[in-house]
Amino acid sequence: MINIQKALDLVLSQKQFYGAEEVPLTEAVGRFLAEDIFTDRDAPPFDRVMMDGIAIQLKDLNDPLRPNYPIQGIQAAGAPQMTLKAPDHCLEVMTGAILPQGTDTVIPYEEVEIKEGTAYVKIEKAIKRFVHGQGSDSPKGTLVLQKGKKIHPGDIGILATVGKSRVEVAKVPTLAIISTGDELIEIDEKPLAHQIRKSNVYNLWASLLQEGIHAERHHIIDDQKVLQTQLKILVQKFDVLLLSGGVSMGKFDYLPTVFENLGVQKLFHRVAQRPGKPFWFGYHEEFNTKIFAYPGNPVSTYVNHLFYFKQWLYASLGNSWTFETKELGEEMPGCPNLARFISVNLNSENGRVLPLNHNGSGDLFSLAQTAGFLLLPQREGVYRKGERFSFITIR
Ligand SMILES: Nc1nc2c(c(=O)[nH]1)N[C@H]1C(S)=C(S)[C@@H](COP(=O)(O)OP(=O)(O)OC[C@H]3O[C@@H](n4cnc5c(N)ncnc54)[C@H](O)[C@@H]3O)O[C@H]1N2
Ligand code: MOO
Ligand SMILES: [Mg+2]
Repeated sequence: MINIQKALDLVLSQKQFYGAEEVPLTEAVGRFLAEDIFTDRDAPPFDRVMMDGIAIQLKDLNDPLRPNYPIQGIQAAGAPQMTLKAPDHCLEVMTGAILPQGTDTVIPYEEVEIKEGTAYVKIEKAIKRFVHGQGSDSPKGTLVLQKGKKIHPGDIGILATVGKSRVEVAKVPTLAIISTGDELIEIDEKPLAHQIRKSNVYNLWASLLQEGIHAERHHIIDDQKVLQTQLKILVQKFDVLLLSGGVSMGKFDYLPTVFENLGVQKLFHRVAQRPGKPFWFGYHEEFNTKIFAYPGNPVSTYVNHLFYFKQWLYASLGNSWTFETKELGEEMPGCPNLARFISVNLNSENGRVLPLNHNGSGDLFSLAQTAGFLLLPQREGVYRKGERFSFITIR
């Protein structure tokens, strides 16, 4: 049995670039950039008025203001730049307008009173210029979004402002999620006493959807022949297969044998970790298919998916999935044989985490109570109170 680091290294050794494609900006959120994005103009592109008010010429901010300024006209946002003709006059200006030629300072409406075409100033000195200088955010040609970045809603605004109506993003692999097990029925069926509704496939499907991947769902019964026939087709058809169940020691846990018969290269089976120990991982060389076969218990499936698959996916798409760390809220005895993913709750007062009481990896409902999993490495000594460990959030 290998340890968790070795298992992760083997999974990451199979990272794969699936090429790039262009998508409309409106479909780019959640995808991974496959190009660097630069500003195509200065940002802001002109000296931008920051307050509604009047624009005047005031060479030195310390100089006293005039008591009043006759109004020459109005500079609206979206109108070409005007020019102040006389230096002791002013132009009314609107937020977002280009600053008129010959002016350098804006006095907000709150500080003036306008009567019969003249602005009477209520203050003696200007507060500040209230001008957002051309190029002061980023000059033209600045790298603003880097290749590999996962596109967030804020990035969509950036892409829009630099004129990217179409964006190069990394192609995602084609993916099938396959549940195995004769006890599993569809969610809209009425379970008999010995049956349960399948949940893992939906859990995984939803997790992939959050990464912009629309996976197909399949189910195969616990029959070696049927498994072999159907998996043979799926191995050829998809880039990645995610399976749950059928990888432990049971009489009907056929997957390891079936994979072997199908010529799938095993990289490991069983990792020194709890939960999720019987995890099986490999690839089919000819069809270039990666196979993640998760142990069937719901928490085991999910933990392995979040830890291994997600890191593999992000690496494949030119990014890297990193974990935040959290402080453990109480001392715990060490575990010399296994690394552990413990379900934890967050103490909102001190930001530390405490183990959640639950009934092990089959306790699906514990996922509703937990904030995430804390990764406690294999170790002889204790895990100290206040010590930091990787934390996998599920919120
Ligand atoms: N003798 C041993 N028995 C078991 C071992 C072991 O080392 N020696 N490992 C245990 C561990 S740990 C786990 S985890 C499970 C893994 O089992 P399998 O991957 O073979 O999965 P199944 O036997 O098919 O099912 C286990 C459990 O999970 C439920 N399940 C499966 N798929 C789904 C699904 N899509 N949705 C919801 N629930 C699912 C299934 O009904 C079973 O209850 O083996 C232990 N045994
Ligand atoms: O490792 Mo199993 O995944 O403990 O339930
Ligand atoms: Mg089993």
